[in-house]
Amino acid sequence: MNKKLGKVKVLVVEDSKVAIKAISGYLEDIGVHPLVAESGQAAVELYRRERPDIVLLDIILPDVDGYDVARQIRKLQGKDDWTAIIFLTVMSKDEDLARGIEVGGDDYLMKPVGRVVVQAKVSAMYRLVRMQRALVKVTEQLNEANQELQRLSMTDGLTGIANRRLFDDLLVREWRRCARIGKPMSVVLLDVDYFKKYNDRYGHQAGDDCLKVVAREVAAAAPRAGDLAARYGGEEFVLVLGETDEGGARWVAERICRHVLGLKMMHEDSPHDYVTVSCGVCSVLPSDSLAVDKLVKTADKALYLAKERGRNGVAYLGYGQGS
Ligand SMILES: Nc1nc2c(ncn2[C@@H]2O[C@H](COP(=O)(O)OP(=O)(O)OP(=O)(O)O)[C@@H](O)[C@H]2O)c(=O)[nH]1
Repeated sequence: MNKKLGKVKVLVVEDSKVAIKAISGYLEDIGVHPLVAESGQAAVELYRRERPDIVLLDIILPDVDGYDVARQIRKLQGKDDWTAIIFLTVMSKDEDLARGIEVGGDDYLMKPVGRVVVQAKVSAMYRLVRMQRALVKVTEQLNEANQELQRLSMTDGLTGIANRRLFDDLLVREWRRCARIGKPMSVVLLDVDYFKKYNDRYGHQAGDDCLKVVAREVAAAAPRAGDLAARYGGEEFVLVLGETDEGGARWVAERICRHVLGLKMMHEDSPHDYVTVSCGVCSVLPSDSLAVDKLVKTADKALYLAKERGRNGVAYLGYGQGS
């Protein structure tokens, strides 16, 4: 007796007591104790309760026909409990067999069925069931791994917020969305002040920790659906603010400056005594005749201006200004 087959759940759907007895006997010889249903309705009920691995399904039943039962089973079946359906049939026309496969059958056996054929078919089908289920599991694991990879490919490794790639992606999408709905959008570029000196005095590890703290503040400033906070590179961060005009963007940027200063992270080589950030802001009403790149370039110029004005502050330039 095949040990593995002892665990197989087989449902025999058949209204002839003689056939049930014969098929059950063949199955028991290989260690399988079948479930038995004598009508289509009973078969569907048993399927729902027991989730068998294999169904041996007579086509002609006293209530509904086997095709209908197969259809109902396929509807009930979840993605990870695939069941093999083998039709038992006296019909031998090609169209009947094709119809069985079409409604969800996997194979058929001609009645009257013999011992060797039933046993061999059940063994082979169980192998298929196991392979199919293993495939579903592997596919799920692959999907999860892919999602994780996708997430990692869009996340900055140090700070855990969005990276430049995701920013590039979402910036364009937000530009198009705001253009469509006729609303302004803004970009805020932020840079940690005197960060080279911070690294030099406190070490690179402390510099990394400082960037993580600043990243949290930047992320907290972008809670709305059309907002994105990302690490732009090095000690620079960027905010995309959808449906936000100059006033709103300035407000967000000034609040970040206040919050970062309020954290009171010592920076003895800064005239402000603590870690601070500078922000460049640009807002625009997006349209086909304007370019999204120019919005970011202008915010960068505004950032330069904020640095020139003494840092720890916000500078604004209108789209295309400062060139
Ligand atoms: N610790 C750490 N330092 C970084 C990282 N990325 C960039 N830096 C450092 O950030 C510093 C940026 O220096 P600068 O571009 O001269 O700017 P700054 O010293 O902040 O001066 P201002 O921007 O003009 O206020 C460099 O020393 C980089 O090495 C990082 O991931 N971790």
